[in-house]
Amino acid sequence: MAALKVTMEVGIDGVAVITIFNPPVNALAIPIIAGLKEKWTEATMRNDVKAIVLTGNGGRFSGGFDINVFQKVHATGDTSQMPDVSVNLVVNTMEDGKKPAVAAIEGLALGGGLELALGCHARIAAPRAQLGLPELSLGVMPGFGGTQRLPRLIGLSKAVELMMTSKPIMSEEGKMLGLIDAIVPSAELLKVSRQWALDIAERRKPWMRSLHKTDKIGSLSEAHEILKVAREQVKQTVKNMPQHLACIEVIEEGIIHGGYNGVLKEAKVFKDLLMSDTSKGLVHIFFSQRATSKVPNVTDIGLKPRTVKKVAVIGGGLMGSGIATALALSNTIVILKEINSEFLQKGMKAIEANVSGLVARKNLPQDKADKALSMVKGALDYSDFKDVDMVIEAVIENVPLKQKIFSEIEKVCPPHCILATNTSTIDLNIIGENTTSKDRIIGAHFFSPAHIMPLLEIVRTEKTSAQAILDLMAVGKAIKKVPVVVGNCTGFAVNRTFFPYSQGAHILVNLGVDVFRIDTQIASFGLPMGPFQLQDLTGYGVAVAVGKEFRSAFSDRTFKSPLIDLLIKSGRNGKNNGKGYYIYEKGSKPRPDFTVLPIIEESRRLANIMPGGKPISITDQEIVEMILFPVVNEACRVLDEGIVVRASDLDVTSVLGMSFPSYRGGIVFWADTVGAGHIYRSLKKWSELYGNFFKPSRFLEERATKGIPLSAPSTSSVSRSRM
Ligand SMILES: C[C@H](O)CC(=O)SCCNC(=O)CCNC(=O)[C@H](O)C(C)(C)COP(=O)(O)OP(=O)(O)OC[C@H]1O[C@@H](n2cnc3c(N)ncnc32)[C@H](O)[C@@H]1OP(=O)(O)O
Repeated sequence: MAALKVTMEVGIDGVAVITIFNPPVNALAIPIIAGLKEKWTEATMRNDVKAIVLTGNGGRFSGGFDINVFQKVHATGDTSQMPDVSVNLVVNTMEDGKKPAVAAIEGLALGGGLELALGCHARIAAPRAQLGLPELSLGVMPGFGGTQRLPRLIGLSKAVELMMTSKPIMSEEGKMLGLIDAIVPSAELLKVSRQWALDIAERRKPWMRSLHKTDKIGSLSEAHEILKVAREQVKQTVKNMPQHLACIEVIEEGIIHGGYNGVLKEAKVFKDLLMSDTSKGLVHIFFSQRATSKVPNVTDIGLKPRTVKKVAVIGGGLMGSGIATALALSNTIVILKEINSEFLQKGMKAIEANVSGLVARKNLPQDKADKALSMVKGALDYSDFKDVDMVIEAVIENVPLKQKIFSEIEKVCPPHCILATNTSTIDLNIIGENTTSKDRIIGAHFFSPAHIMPLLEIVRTEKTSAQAILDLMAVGKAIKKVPVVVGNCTGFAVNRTFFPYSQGAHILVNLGVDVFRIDTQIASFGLPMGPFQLQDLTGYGVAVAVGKEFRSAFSDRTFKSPLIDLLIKSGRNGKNNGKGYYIYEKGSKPRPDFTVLPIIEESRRLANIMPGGKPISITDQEIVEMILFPVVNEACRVLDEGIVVRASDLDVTSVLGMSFPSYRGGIVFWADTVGAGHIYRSLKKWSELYGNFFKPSRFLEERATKGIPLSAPSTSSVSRSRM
């Protein structure tokens, strides 16, 4: 806390340099805002100050308003904790103040940080500084005047794009757009900014107030057209979230009634958005994601991650080639091993296709793509394994095959080498049964497509060493994944929690509910697609293999739907062969294939679970609940068994691994908003009607009866922890 301060130094040149100190990102905490106001007022009044430079300590200008305050507002419901920054500080004190001010930006200026810079009269940046207004990703919108000043500086169209996507740009692009006045090397940043501020004071450079600018906005009719297109895009791409349309409306207010009125409306709408469930969910996910990097007895015992330079990936199929791509993109030397040259060639081609896909979508420059491909070498034996730092096995889910591979690699790899498996379900103790290196065995569970999906589920056994876990966490971060450390069990944290998802959907279908209605309801809840479309996408083979694992591990609560076998028998295999629940045609959205209905009828006949042989009658909300409450129930068991460090880890994994809507805060956070009591009572009722699959877990029952949130830490899970 001692480090949190705002300082002011006045040089003999008459420039006051005001510096924000709040490591690590100079977040604008309440005392920082108060400090800025105080120092600015002092600089304005002092006769020896001609101009002001605003900067951030430690190479970062500012990461924006302190998001911890949002959490306090969410917890208390009291929005008066939000200070009046946009009018009191940015308009009255800074922009309309008597002394010109220049922002000297290094590292990053995001959210409220960039908005302070927009309130200055010029902006000088170091190379490759990140500039952005990511507030929509927290369920709010820019609240220190950004909705008004950014369009006036860079034009409406680009400003809307930056706000709607929450994506930052580099200072070089900012310079081209007119957001940045000059780019200078870091070492010269303060010197140039001081001189620039003096030049404004002495009228050698324009004293520009961005809120008063109009030249970049264009005519009213052009502005209306741009905002109309933006609204249409939002309606098509953004589901169930209010902040995008609200932000466009606030921008429009400023276009029609002037920037100052826009600022006033922004302040009001900002507070409304801050109180929305969307903001609560997204802010929760922001902090939960950061919490995953703190793992007790791993990250807090003074260990340092070792360098992992060379990694061998065994298996060049969909997962192996994706993992190899992710590693190569981050400059790791990769050995891709296959059993014959045909498979190896396929794997290498898949890596090439992954990389060129990124280039085609403009996510990767060609020179980086070439560099990545040069990092990968194919192999048909273990001769290149003698100096690898890590092996990631990614072959099919076959226990004897995996066991054989692990006993082989234990012999050929150096003693420090980490032995990882990408299995999505199989218990690690079974895979490593025939080895003596149990401390080096770890799960590196990637999600498909592995070079794109952000989650890395790291699975530890009781024997895995803290060093191996830390090393894999560091590799995960280096390849831009979010690593979450979990305990060992069938399906681990993510697939285990979500196995009831497709099971619940199959029970509903066999109870007589329409497949397409189920998919529609789940998609309108906020998942990217429903369970049947997802099954089409992953292929029915996966459903069969995974179903077998879960049935043997959790026989008391699994349902074997006859439907998948019937579909396979009738020659369907989902999107793979173009025949599934949906019809897939290039260039158009999947369309329901009604010829699947007789097969579903046959499944219902065989399953014979409809009460009285008649389809059940059910509301749309009950469809969502009968699919998601069993998922919550399994999450409760995962919590009870201590498979995750904290409940919010399941929120992060559900969002990043299963695409559960982030604005609902993740599976456990969402369950707490629904209430453990309602979930428990519903499951109890359905278990009496439809069987054990719905039976509430001990943990859920206890929480519901005692009125304790599911996310509250549990004393019993500490004692049972597998972490
Ligand atoms: C009114 C205004 O318009 C409203 C706003 O300004 S809302 C805030 C807008 N700003 C943002 O959304 C930026 C959020 N932050 C980030 O994206 C990233 O943290 C970053 C790009 C700044 C830095 O990333 P990186 O270097 O990977 O560090 P990261 O681990 O994320 O953050 C470091 C620490 O700073 C904290 N932090 C980052 N930004 C913060 C913020 N704006 N407020 C409070 N804490 C913040 C993180 O919680 C983390 O804390 P921890 O070490 O205790 O877990």
